[in-house]
Formats: sequence, C-alpha cells, structure tokens
Amino acid sequence: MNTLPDSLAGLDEPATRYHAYLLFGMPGSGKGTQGAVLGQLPSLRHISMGDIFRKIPKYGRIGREIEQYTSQGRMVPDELTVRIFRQHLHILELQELLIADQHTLILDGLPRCYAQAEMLSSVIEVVQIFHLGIKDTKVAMERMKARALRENRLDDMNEEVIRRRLNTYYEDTYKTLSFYPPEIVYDVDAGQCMIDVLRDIVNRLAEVKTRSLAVHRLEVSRI
Ligand SMILES: Nc1ncnc2c1ncn2[C@@H]1O[C@H](COP(=O)(O)OP(=O)(O)O)[C@@H](O)[C@H]1O
Repeated sequence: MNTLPDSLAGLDEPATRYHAYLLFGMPGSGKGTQGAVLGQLPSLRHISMGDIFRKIPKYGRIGREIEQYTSQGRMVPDELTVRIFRQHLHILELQELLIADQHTLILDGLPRCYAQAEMLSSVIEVVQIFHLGIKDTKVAMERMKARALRENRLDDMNEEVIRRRLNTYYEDTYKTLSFYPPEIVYDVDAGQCMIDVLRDIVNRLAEVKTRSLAVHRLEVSRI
C-alpha cells in the first residue's frame, strides 16, 4: 500500500522555485561521485535522492516502506519520493543551508521519471542537465559491484537487482529527458575517468554561468 505517512503530509506549496542542475544517467554512471565534488562549491547544494533514502532509519515506518523498494531495485513511489524531497528542502531552509537567491541545487537521481519531473516543476527550475552517458553497460555494472562491497549497498549486491535497475533506467528514467528542452541537455561521456568527466561538467558550468551573466546584464541595461 502506498499511503502517505502523516508526518509527510501537509507541506505547504513552496514559496520559492530553486534553480537546479540535474545529474542524469544510469545507475553506476557516476552521478554521486560528481555531485559530491561539485557540492563542495559554496553556491551549489548537492542532493542525492538515493542518499536521502539510505539515511532514513530502516526500523521506522517510512524507512521500512522505502527499503521494500530500494532493496529490490524498484523505484520508490513518486508521491512519497517528492514529499520526502520537499521535506528535505524544508529542513535545509530552516537550517539556512539553502537560500534561493544564493544557492543552486545539484540534483542526483531526481527526477527519475516523467511524472516526477512534472510534480517537481513547481519546486525547481531546471537550468542545465548533465547527461552522463555510458555506452557499455558492463562498465556501469562493474562500478556498481565495486560500490556494493565498498558501501555495503543491498541494491548493488546481486546481478538480478542490478539488471532490474538498469531496465528501469531504459524503460522509465531515460524518458524523463523529453520533459525538458533539448538545448539544456548536455551529453558527457561518463565512461571517461572521473577527472575528465568532472572537467567536462565544470567547463559547461562555466559557460552556463557566463551566458546567464550576459543575459542578466542585457536585462539590467534595458531597465
Ligand atoms: N527519484 C527517485 N524515485 C524513486 N526511487 C528512487 C529515486 N531516487 C532513488 N531511488 C531509489 O533509491 C535507489 C538508489 O538510488 P541511487 O543511490 O540514486 O542509485 P544510483 O546512483 O545507482 O542511480 C534506487 O534504485 C531507487 O530504488
């Protein structure tokens, strides 16, 4: 059953819409690795939906429900996912770790399907998507198996679960890109070594920044 826990019901509509960069790609494409590095910049807030789920205690009602999905390599239901994400934003806002005109979100693993993209459109404005593409699925599978040992992750432990997650990516997640204008999608070869992937992302971020500054100057000069 997919009823919403009371503790997650009733969040008000957001007052602000946050700018966001999306790290998009199949499991094992390196979203988390890149997000963790980029999140060190003071103006970026890295949020990994998978990490949020993993930090919810498994003995509680919500944690138990979530683990039923994650341990099987299935998607957590959209409404629950979006509620938890919004609650997370709320906590960061209360802690003043997230301020709309100072921070841009760097989202990893969210949205993960078209419906989530629609639901989130009132909360985030996606300004750039980094599509971390891997041509050889075996590379992603090897990375996930290595991560299973390193991080003790149930969802990376066995081949069947990994395959299910990769299928979900091709059947569901990939289509999410069509929700956004193609010009904001930037393809990065995620089969490269980490530092080269990072370089490609950072170069693009610098271009985006320069372009938005130029637009801002133009708008100001028109006033
Ligand atoms: N946006 C989401 N919607 C639904 N389920 C999600 C979402 N993000 C993460 N999950 C769940 O958490 C698991 C781990 O996610 P994540 O750490 O992002 O894995 P990966 O880095 O391999 O893509 C997913 O397999 C899924 O069960």
